[in-house]
Amino acid sequence: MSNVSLRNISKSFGGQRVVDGVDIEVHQGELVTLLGPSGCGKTTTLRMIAGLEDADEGSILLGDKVVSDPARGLFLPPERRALSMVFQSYAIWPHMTVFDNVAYPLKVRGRRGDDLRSEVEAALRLVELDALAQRPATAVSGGQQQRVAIARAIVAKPDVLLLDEPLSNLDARLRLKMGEDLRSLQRRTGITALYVTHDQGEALSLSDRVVVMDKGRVLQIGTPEEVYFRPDNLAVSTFFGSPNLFPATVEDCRYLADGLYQLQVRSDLHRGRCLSARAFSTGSPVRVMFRPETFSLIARTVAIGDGDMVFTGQVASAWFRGASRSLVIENGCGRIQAELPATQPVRVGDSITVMSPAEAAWCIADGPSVSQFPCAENSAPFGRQLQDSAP
Ligand SMILES: Nc1ncnc2c1ncn2[C@@H]1O[C@H](COP(=O)(O)OP(=O)(O)OP(=O)(O)O)[C@@H](O)[C@H]1O
Repeated sequence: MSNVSLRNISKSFGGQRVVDGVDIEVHQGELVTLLGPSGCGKTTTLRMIAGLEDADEGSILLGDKVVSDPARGLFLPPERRALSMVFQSYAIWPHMTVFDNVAYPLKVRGRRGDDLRSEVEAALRLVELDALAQRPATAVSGGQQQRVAIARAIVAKPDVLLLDEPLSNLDARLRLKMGEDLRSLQRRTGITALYVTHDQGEALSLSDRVVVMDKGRVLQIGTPEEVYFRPDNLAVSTFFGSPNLFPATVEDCRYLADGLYQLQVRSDLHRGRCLSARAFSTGSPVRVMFRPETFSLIARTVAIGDGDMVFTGQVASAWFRGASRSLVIENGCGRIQAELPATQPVRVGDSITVMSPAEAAWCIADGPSVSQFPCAENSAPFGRQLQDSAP
């Protein structure tokens, strides 16, 4: 059973639709992230689930209980929904100790004495703050304040935890550590969580599933691997990093298995196989996506698999990134972006050959949202160049 169900939810502010027909099902024990650019409606969606904002249309269910359905005049206030929320600002009460902050939600429910104490201590142990229980809440670090906010959110054992950019006030290093801690706490407690962020890395590393949103709509819902390597459309593909998106034409399409199709495509850069989540008719214009990190440096004499993407050219730019080196490689007809291990000593001006396997190629319907590939008008078949020039 889903723990949170959003069915066709919409919301407008001053005539502007900021959430537009959103459908999301979050299952028991899942951590689902709402990811999208600033202003795309993530926080408004979370606030409607919390009951801090009323939806204009659609229904919201927590478990099998309808908590919002404007068509039926139904709206349950936040205190009658079994959930709690962690805000970006933490909203810690500065005049209270760490213990009293965490105890507060239980006190308003009438809990007192040993019962209250043992519940609060258990929550503080979970976030490893038991040693700081009697400190004033303002006398702990930013990361510890964030943990106070999480302990306070989980102490009353809500069915659902809502987190709105809970790590964004922390520095990069602490953010990584707190994200991992938060995820392991969520797994241990089995609590269902909805997490809002505009940070792609955070969404990909922490979530069971990611909801990619833009302009109030859901673009795709999938596992981190699906939204990254198998985007439904160009908008999702370009939301994560800078993929290579080669214009191509479909030559053949057949159903493979598990909702996947195998296509034979021809682009100016190569002729090869790629996978897709949908069928295309012969002659359809498509985009073939290769993520930069799927390329590896190869010797010119290496044997090439049928349909692999091979590119020989000169390194036009090389950016050292610590773990990797971001390259732009050009030849007379076009350019690709490749991300190689930094241990490979590639320099600007080097002539190199890189290869990405056919299995890494993903086919997306063509669309107007990305600029045209610079080599689109050139028909030189230099995907075969490697074999032609190999000794
Ligand atoms: N109470 C409000 N009154 C009017 N407009 C609002 C209100 N709350 C949000 N908006 C507008 O609704 C749109 C969506 O806002 P929302 O906060 O949901 O976006 P978001 O994706 O969470 O953005 P961010 O990542 O910047 O927090 C924005 O254009 C915002 O200005």
